[in-house]
Amino acid sequence: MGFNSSGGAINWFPGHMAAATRAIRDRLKVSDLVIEVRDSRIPLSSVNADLQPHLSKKRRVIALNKKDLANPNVMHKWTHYFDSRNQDCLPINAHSKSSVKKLLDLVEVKLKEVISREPTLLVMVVGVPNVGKSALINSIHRIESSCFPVQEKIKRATVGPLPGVTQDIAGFKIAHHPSIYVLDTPGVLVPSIPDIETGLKLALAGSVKDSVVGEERIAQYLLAKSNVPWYFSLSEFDGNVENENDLECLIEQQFEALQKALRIPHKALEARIMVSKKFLTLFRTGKLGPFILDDVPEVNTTS
Ligand SMILES: Nc1nc2c(ncn2[C@@H]2O[C@H](COP(=O)(O)OP(=O)(O)OP(=O)(O)O)[C@@H](O)[C@H]2O)c(=O)[nH]1
Repeated sequence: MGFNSSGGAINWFPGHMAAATRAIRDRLKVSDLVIEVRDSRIPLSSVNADLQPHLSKKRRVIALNKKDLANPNVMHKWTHYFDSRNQDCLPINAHSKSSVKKLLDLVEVKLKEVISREPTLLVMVVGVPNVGKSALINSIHRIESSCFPVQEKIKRATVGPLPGVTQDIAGFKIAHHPSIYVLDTPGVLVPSIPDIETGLKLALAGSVKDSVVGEERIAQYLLAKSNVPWYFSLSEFDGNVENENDLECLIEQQFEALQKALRIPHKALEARIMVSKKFLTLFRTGKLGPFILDDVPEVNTTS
């Protein structure tokens, strides 16, 4: 990418995440299976690298959530990539019953050997903030409670559009005989995000709080990352998009075009922030089309 991604390291690791990371590591030891939820738009950038050594030792299913926002033509390359690494992975939409059912079928297959001998099973759902863990748990709960009515009062996981909604580990009983508990966990990032671009992707997908990075910086990244600008035709631009200064100039022109398209008055105080916020909302709700921001690593077919 020719975009100058300077502007300082991006890190968001509040106290509750440090405590939650320790608690997640402890509970992982006693869990029978882990559903690692990632964002389909950033299948690698939404990995918590510090948890990987613990997750790779467990029965694990990788749920690539928000597939409705990801480019389906690229998605199949990602499933091929995970297959090639012998990792069970399924693109899902946590709000879709049929999609979550497929995930549950896969979980059942993976639990087959323990399901008949253990009276109680523990499934943990982990992932970085805002990937849809709570939404997934609520869908699992709805599906399972219709098959195995649970007597206790149903409690719901709290779902919200901002990251960091879940701050405590909470258990939800989803089945009897054997008793299956699903644990919702707070979204946790690593204390130090390895590089700026990963931080910007996490921010764009909503896993890092906007205020940590600044909406304008995230919007600039989105404009730079998209090869085909939406509002400003490349044919009207006589610079070289590979050149950092030219690209910044193009981004500037696109901001102005966006401001016009979004009908934000030129003189409005903080017009840039308003343009950025609206632009990010359009992206995050899929109105700019489906995206996958991570590149699929080369699959080495000879090894
Ligand atoms: N488009 C789309 N949105 C989803 C999907 N799953 C969850 N969401 C939305 O993503 C946002 C975050 O969902 P949550 O379930 O609160 O995410 P979380 O991982 O529990 O978040 P933390 O509490 O920050 O860890 C909410 O606005 C959900 O409605 C999905 O498959 N597709």
